[in-house]
Amino acid sequence: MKLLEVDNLHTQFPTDRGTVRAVDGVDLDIEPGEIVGLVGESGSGKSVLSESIVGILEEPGEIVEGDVRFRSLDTVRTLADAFPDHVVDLTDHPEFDGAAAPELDEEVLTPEDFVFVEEWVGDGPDSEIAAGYVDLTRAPESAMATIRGGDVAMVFQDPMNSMNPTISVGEQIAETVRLHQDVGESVSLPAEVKRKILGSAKNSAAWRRAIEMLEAVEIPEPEARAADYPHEFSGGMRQRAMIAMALSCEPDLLVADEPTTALDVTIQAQILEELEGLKDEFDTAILMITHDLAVVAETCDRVNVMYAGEVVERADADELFTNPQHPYTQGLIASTPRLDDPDAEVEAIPGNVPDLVDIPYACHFAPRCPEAKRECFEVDPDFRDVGEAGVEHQAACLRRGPEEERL
Ligand SMILES: Nc1ncnc2c1ncn2[C@@H]1O[C@H](COP(=O)(O)OP(=O)(O)OP(=O)(O)O)[C@@H](O)[C@H]1O
Ligand code: NI
Repeated sequence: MKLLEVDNLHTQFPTDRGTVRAVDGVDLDIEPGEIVGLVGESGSGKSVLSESIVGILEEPGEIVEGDVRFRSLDTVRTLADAFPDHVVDLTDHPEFDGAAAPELDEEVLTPEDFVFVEEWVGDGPDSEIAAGYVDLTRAPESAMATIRGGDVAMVFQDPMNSMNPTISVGEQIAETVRLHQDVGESVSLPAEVKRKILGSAKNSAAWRRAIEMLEAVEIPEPEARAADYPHEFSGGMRQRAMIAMALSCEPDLLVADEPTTALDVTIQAQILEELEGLKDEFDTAILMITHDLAVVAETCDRVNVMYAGEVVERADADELFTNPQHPYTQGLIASTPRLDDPDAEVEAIPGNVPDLVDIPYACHFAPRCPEAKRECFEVDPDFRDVGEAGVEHQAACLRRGPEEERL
């Protein structure tokens, strides 16, 4: 069962210049506990895709089509309790085919519905949801706020922007824990009351959890450092603290957008290693967004290559690097300096990522592609199997795939 299914997602920004199609029909899956890479040049739409998933799109960005199904049972149960009027019981609708909920009858599905139940356990008043999903594209901000920092957490390039400079690092982590988890203290009280009572009580369970988490990301002397403010941490330590905060609620999914880009190579490697360790410990799936192929090669189980608003290739990481198929992926790999062979020739992909307003040709990469033919500008490339038999590997290129289909 997938943890996250991004299905035909379209995100656009209406601007004076026209509509920016930053995410233009993306499909992407993540299984529980796996690290999935999203890689591509600057401006290809990686951040907009991740912001669409977690519901933090900047104005005037808008998801105009598609679904994002999040199958965290915990989230489904919590939100079904909190928003009983927005639940659709799909088990009442045998016509439901397991994927396309919006194709349901409008009498069944209102625009406000966003929790979908697919299976129950038990009968009558004792029944409980056994399977289902929350559609993150349909969930209101009040629900997204519950999900973010709880079952879905985020880490960004610059933690300074997402940490409060006036609150100690430990207190910020404790705060996250209190907001999203019952830590056994006055559990029945509303969050703001709880916070007042607990304040920065240094012996509270949330505070102890914060210290544990700082220890988990290998901050030395975590007990002392927890009282420090973000500016008292080095860049690498801040990023670790950010990861500690993100993982403090043991999320099912961590969205990490260029989590190590601002750091020097040694620290970068340490933090990536730590993320992998924490992933195993908490069984958290990670969407790893980066323009750095070395990061992907180092950490990811599977990879999606994104170009100009579209995913153009996906495969297991090993397969992608040993047998890249899409001319864009091949160009990307050829343009990356090799750590194991620094003298090897590096060749930049000619040209630039196009402006994502009204791209007038079918394959977005065609104008930069050494193999493009006239048809590439005219015919939308479909996803084709491009690996050996039995290997999961697809690319969207007319000039690839089974011989009889290849241009
Ligand atoms: N607020 C906005 N208004 C208009 N266009 C935007 C806005 N935010 C992003 N875009 C456009 O969306 C496209 C994708 O940007 P995005 O930041 O997702 O790229 P990226 O792949 O994350 O690049 P980088 O590697 O530099 O982070 C770009 O063309 C960008 O100009
Ligand atoms: Ni980005």
